[in-house]
Order: sequence, then structure tokens, then C-alpha cells
Amino acid sequence: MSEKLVIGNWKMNGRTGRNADLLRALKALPEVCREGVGVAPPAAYLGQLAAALEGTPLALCAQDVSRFAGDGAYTGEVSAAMLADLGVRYVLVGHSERRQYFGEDNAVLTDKLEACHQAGLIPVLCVGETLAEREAGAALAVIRAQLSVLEAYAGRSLVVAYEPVWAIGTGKVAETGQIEEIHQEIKKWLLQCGRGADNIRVLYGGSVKADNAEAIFSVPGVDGALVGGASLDAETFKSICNAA
Ligand SMILES: O=C[C@H](O)COP(=O)(O)O
Repeated sequence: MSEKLVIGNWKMNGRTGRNADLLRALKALPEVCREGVGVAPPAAYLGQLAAALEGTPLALCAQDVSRFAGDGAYTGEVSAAMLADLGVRYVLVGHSERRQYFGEDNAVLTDKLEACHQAGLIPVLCVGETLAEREAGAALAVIRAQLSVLEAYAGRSLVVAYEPVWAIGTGKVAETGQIEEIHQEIKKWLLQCGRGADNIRVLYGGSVKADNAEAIFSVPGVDGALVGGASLDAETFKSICNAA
């Protein structure tokens, strides 16, 4: 598998001044400002980061994309073509917080994946079970159902991120055995649906921190990380990127 990929998801955090300070720090860190690392700001700040990251190897990423392609009367939406116009490379699709708060289901995500494909963007399909689903023994079934959206995805460029919902923002990182089981199952599923040779990286997300990153990256089948809170601090994010 190619080098590990680390993406910092800023979620709904940032202000122009604070962003400039954080970006200045990140660009000065060779462990961060390199191929294989990206940052995803809120859509409001994509223009600021596009300008700041221009000419650097640090990838500009987006946290979401409209399901609607092209231009038109879709108030509030940001299209894949607009993201591509800004130089975005990776786009989070189906993050659990969007599934939870905005009701994103496989029908919506099918459109988002196609929009990414048409615009030449690399989707990062986020999958993961809730605590209730895990405790009910349904984790694998839930993840397979979430992965099934890929059956209609015409693109070959793809990243998958496994984020157990119960580990997001809780400080309760999944055990290495749990991570390995799911990552291996995801790779098995990709192989079974003819995508095994596509060099698809499977990232782990869910309370990745400086003190657990090395152990997580050493788990077989983990090809990187999708980092939330810890990506908002330059030194912490540097430690995570350095462990990759
Ligand atoms: O996109 C990032 C994931 O939701 C993980 O967030 P977290 O690192 O704050 O737990």
C-alpha cells in the first residue's frame, strides 16, 4: 500500500485570523507540509486555505460536497466543480455527523460520489457504526450497507475512512483488534466488488491523538487517519503526521 494518508478535519471550527496562525505553523513543519497530508476547513474558509496552500504539497480537502452537479438554483450548496476550481483534492463524503444531523443516506451519497467523479475529486467515503449497533453485533452489517453505495460509483479514485461513531470526539479510541477486524473486512469487501486492485487506502478516524497514533498506524490494514480535534493544534497534528 502507498504511503499513509493523514487528513485533518477541522469540522465547524475556525476564524480567518486563527486559521492564518495555524496555517503558518503547519506550513513551517516538514512533517505536516508534505505529500500524504491534507486539511479540510469549513467551506467558508476554502478560499483562504486555497490561497495559503497554493504551491505547497499540503492537500486542500473539503468536508462535504453538494449532491447536485453543475450550477443552478441550489441555495447554500457548494458544487464539486467549485471545489475543483479551488484546487480541492479530497472530499469527505458521508461523514457520520452529516448522516446524523442532515440525514444523508445512500441515495444522497450516490449522487455525491458521482459529483466527485465528474469533477475529478477523490472522495473519502466515511463509514462506521454507532455504539448501539456495535453492542447489538451489527457493526459489520451496518458498514457493509454503507459500503454498498460504492456499487454504483463509476470512479476508481477512492479513499474509505472507518470511523466508529462511538469513538468520535469521545477520547475513547477503538481497540487495535477492533480496528484491524473492520479494516480487514472493508478491504475484503472492496476485493469482492472488484476494487481490490485500486490501491484504496482505508483510514481510521475516532479520537486519534499524539499518544495513540503510532499504535493505530501499526495496525494491519490501517493506511492513515482522519483526525478531528487533534488537527486544530499544530504540534499535536505534527506528532500524528510524524507517526504515519
Ligand atoms: O473526521 C474526524 C473524525 O470525526 C474524528 O474526530 P476526532 O478525532 O475529534 O474524534
